[in-house]
Amino acid sequence: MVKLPQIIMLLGSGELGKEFIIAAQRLGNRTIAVDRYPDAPAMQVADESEVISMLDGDALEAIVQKHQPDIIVPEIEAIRTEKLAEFERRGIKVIPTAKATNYTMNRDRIRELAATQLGLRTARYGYATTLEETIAVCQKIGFPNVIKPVMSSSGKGQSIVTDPTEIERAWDEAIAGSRGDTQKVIIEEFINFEIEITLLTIKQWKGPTLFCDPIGHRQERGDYQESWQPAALSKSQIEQAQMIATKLTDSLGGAGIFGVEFFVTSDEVIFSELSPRPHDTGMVTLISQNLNEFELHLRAILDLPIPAIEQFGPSASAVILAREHSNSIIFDGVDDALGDTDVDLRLFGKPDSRPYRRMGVALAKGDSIQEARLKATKAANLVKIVRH
Ligand SMILES: Nc1ncnc2c1ncn2[C@@H]1O[C@H](COP(=O)(O)OP(=O)(O)OP(=O)(O)O)[C@@H](O)[C@H]1O
Ligand SMILES: NCC(=O)N[C@@H]1O[C@H](COP(=O)([O-])[O-])[C@@H](O)[C@H]1O
Ligand SMILES: [Mg+2]
Repeated sequence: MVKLPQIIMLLGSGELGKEFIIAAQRLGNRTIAVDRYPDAPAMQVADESEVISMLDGDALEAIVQKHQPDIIVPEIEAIRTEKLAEFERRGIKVIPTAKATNYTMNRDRIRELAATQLGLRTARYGYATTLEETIAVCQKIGFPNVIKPVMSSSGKGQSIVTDPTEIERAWDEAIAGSRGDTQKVIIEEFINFEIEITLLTIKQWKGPTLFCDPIGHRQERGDYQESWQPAALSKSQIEQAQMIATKLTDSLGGAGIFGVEFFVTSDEVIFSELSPRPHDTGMVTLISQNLNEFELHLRAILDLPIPAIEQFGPSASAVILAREHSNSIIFDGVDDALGDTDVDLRLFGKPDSRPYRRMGVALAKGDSIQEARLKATKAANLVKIVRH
């Protein structure tokens, strides 16, 4: 028997956390939203909030002592994951598992699990901790390649390197964009994919692993710009992706939704990386499914049934990005954007902006993927972030 309410502590309180808290609140749970800055999106809808550095083990200990959560739900990667392992040993549920948060915080750990332990196809890769090593690995991998810090997300510190003259700049950017003090980069073969997708994979405590229809997406600067569902994949490509996602999520264990990212070429489905939590490109499910990725995450975590995942047809999302630094955010054009049928918006309520910070997302349904993408992009472009 599942007993509600549960006390749920969310570590990371951005746009993804906000929708998760809304789902948790709707089923009557008690929620605590945590992030490094006050008034973060999820804090605006949670019962309580805490502002701490989630990389600080003592600060995590203090808020866990104070709130005594039943469940800890990580929403970002940058968390002191050793501390999560300790909480797990003490009987608090860490979603999906402390191991999964540790593996995915470090690109090298999840890559070793996928490529070495499970033998899955990934881009060819190597690691380096100095500029000299980076040059040597680039020679081995060839050009173009992609250089990324092992610890970063949303494309931070990532560059495509087309020839040897660009290596030094890419190394400098990777080190500058690296989270924490690790000076380690991964150099990956550039995959010239036809499409890249996220396969939302729902791992349940008891029931079978479930999948959403694949989500196609387009990225710029390593960050998502638009996504759509269903992505046009063959039956065999979907089966390959599902098989790979099952192997990975079985190995990480626990319960919850995972965003498993793939590059799809004409003859291969290549694993890229995964998030053990809702995925930014999965925001399209806010309009495209009967249960969105946040509700699915919650149901899986709470061991509630997921009788059916219904997909409503061609749907898309497009991001609304800030252009400049500001701490007084005013959106203009919302009325124009919402004038179309089957168009919706989420404006996240982030208290300040910086160039390229994601401030909102437009959602749309259409008769075709092309129409849904056009509608979402049009709505996103109609929303302007203006000066006070
Ligand atoms: N080896 C590669 N070949 C081709 N494109 C790549 C490669 N690696 C990364 N990219 C491009 O850069 C994007 C971001 O890369 P990746 O997902 O590894 O970064 P990230 O920082 O973890 O992003 P996020 O946290 O938003 O998922 C990919 O979605 C893809 O478009
Ligand atoms: N690709 C990961 C991702 O999309 N994460 C989402 O962005 C927020 C951080 O946004 P911010 O940098 O604008 O604070 C995170 O809290 C999460 O919701
Ligand atoms: Mg990614």
